[in-house]
Amino acid sequence: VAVEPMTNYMDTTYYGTISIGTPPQSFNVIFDSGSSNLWVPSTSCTSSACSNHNEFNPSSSSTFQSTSTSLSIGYGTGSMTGVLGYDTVQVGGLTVANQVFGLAYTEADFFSSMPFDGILGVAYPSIACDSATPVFDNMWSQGLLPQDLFSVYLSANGASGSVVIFGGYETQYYSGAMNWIPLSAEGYWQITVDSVTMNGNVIACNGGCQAIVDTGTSLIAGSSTGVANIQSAIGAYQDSNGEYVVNCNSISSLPDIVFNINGVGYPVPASAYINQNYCNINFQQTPVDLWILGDVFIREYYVVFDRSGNQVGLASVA
Ligand SMILES: CCOC(=O)N[C@@H](CC(C)C)C(=O)N[C@@H](CC(C)C)C(=O)N[C@@H](CC1CCCCC1)[C@@H](O)[C@@H](O)CC(C)C
Repeated sequence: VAVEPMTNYMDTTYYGTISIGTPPQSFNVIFDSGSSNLWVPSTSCTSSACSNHNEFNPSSSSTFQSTSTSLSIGYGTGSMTGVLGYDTVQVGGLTVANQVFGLAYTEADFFSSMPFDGILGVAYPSIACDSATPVFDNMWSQGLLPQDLFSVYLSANGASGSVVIFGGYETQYYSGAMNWIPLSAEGYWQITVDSVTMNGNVIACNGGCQAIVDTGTSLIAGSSTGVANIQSAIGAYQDSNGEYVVNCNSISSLPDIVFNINGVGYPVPASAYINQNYCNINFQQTPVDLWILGDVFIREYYVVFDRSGNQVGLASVA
């Protein structure tokens, strides 16, 4: 297996180092299970978000191959445009040959303040812009992995130790059973949530809802009605600048919010769904018709993203 260590940046984003080209040029990238393209800033980029980040220089890579295919990607937060190229990519000690990736020519200003350079999407090829083959697909097709799956452990409270493990999952990261959940769609890592409950009462996702497991999203994002119900169920109120907050000393008495998935309850404690610094809530409204189980959820569970079984594995972190 290939272990890619990640830096935990303020519990809001996790990124690791990869390299592209010959000789290798290094970049910090997010391993985003909510998208499927790899891109990094390029030396041709005109945006300020590029000039304060590492930039790929194609002319200094002897293995680079250019294309005239333009690329444009929009995220919930941020966007980029550029062009596709091919080169050798090194991830977690693996060498992926002939990997297509985006060279960013413009980036949303949003990226200027981010600690990472680019994004490495690990969702399905079906949602890749320009149908560009994702890195993980090339890892598998080039025979670099023992199993057609990867796993993610995200540390809490800024601690080190976060990893993506390509080709396997390891017992050291979880305790109890690894529960398998079949995907409801293969694009995002999309699953069906049966309900969201608190004290056994359904407070959101009544009758079931669709959700994605998204390492590239900081919080848990839900439908507007669902989030509103959660806010009132936990007694959250809007503070002077519109943030939904709770009384800080209520955190210890607030009950778990439970995501019921495929017959198993996955509790998220108040210590996770409330931001301990400002006592604001770690839920936000989703911009798509999907719930998004982001890092707030993933920190509680070791996640296996299984392409061979088109399923997600969830187990309590050790
Ligand atoms: C307090 C709110 O925190 C954030 O908004 N954090 C950002 C990421 C942080 C690194 C700045 C976020 O969750 N972004 C989501 C926002 C969205 C849930 C409303 C997103 O676009 N995530 C990207 C990956 C992000 C893109 C910006 C750069 C970091 C990776 C991707 O997973 C989504 O496009 C998936 C889609 C179904 C929504």
